[in-house]
Amino acid sequence: MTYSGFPEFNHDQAPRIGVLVTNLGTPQAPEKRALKPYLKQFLSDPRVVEIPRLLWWFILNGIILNIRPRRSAEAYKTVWTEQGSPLLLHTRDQAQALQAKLSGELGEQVLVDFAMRYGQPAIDGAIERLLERGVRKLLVLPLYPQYSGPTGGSTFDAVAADFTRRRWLPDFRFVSHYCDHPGYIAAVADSIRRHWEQHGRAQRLIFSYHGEPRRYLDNGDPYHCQCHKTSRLVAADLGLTEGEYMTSFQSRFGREEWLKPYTDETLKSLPAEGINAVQIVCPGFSADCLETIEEIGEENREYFMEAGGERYEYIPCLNAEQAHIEFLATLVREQLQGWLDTPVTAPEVTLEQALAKGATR
Ligand SMILES: C=CC1=C(C)c2cc3[nH]c(cc4nc(cc5[nH]c(cc1n2)c(C)c5CCC(=O)O)C(CCC(=O)O)=C4C)c(C)c3C=C
Ligand SMILES: [Fe+2]
Ligand SMILES: [Fe+2]
Repeated sequence: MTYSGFPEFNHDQAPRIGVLVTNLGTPQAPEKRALKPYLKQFLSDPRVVEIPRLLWWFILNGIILNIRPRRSAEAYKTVWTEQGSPLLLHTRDQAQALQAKLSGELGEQVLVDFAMRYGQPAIDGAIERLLERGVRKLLVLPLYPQYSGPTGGSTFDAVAADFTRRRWLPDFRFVSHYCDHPGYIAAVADSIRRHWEQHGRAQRLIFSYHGEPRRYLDNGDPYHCQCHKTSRLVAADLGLTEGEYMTSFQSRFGREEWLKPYTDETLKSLPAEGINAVQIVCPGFSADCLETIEEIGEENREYFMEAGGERYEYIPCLNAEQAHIEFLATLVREQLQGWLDTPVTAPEVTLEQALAKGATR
């Protein structure tokens, strides 16, 4: 086994702190041929689909990868922009804005890069770039406000797998969640308030989160509780009472029971209960993507209107808006405590000086 390293390492290089922002990932193009490898990588992850491997291999390769890529490609086509996938573009913009904000506050010592858990740019490449630029302390910040095994757990696995092949590991920190961070709650609540200022209020505010199999919750995954916590705190910030908001779960996949209530079924049933004006917000997504733009913005709107709904408004994700970046910078500064306190300077002794003093390489 040969571990990878940087033999030409320069002792004069200033040690830096790296912040690796990540999100889920996206195909290279909204085409069937790009969806197949993307979905294969994503759905082969045992953190995402917890089914005995051999059985799942047959279902995935025999059925799902023959049907889903075409269907998903059609959905991706409706959200794709000239520059590419919305999730990728927002994540890039978030990382760039975060770098600008942190450089303004802390100078050159903090380097921000971004990566996707599945597809490109990949996590191993981003870690390589950061280490090459002198990062000796690494903070990984997956942009999932709530922790779940399929998202945060899987991101940790990818980082850890990358580390197993490296010679020199950095100090390492990992943000598992920020579902109840006052800065995050305030940023989401403010975005809803701004929407209300422009459009007025509806009868009900719906918090819709990506779902996962109910079994994961039963086996101890905190995701469901963390989603409810975010809803509760945002609702409290907005002064909403219990009947004025609700939490539901979207993006069901497969036949198994997922977290309930399901967003689509909820929207289909609300008009019959006399609720025909709703606003939907998705604080489990830090950036707009297929699941928000197409599924919430389009598909679920149709369900609601066809069921007799009259007013349906989707409140966008925080994306790279200023309040979000300010919150992320606060979160990073908090996470870097102890690391930032130490003045980050170049080592006092250069390799040449050390060798002159009799050290061996
Ligand atoms: C099959 C199981 C899946 C689990 C469990 C799951 C959890 C989960 N996902 C997100 C965030 C996103 N998911 C996105 C797309 C997406 N998710 C699944 C499946 C599961 N997700 C699939 C198959 C897809 C691909 C699209 C499709 O074919 O329907 C995205 C959007 C990506 C984009 O490019 O826009 C996000 C974001 C969370 C937070 C989560 C937590 C439990
Ligand atoms: Fe998903
Ligand atoms: Fe719960």
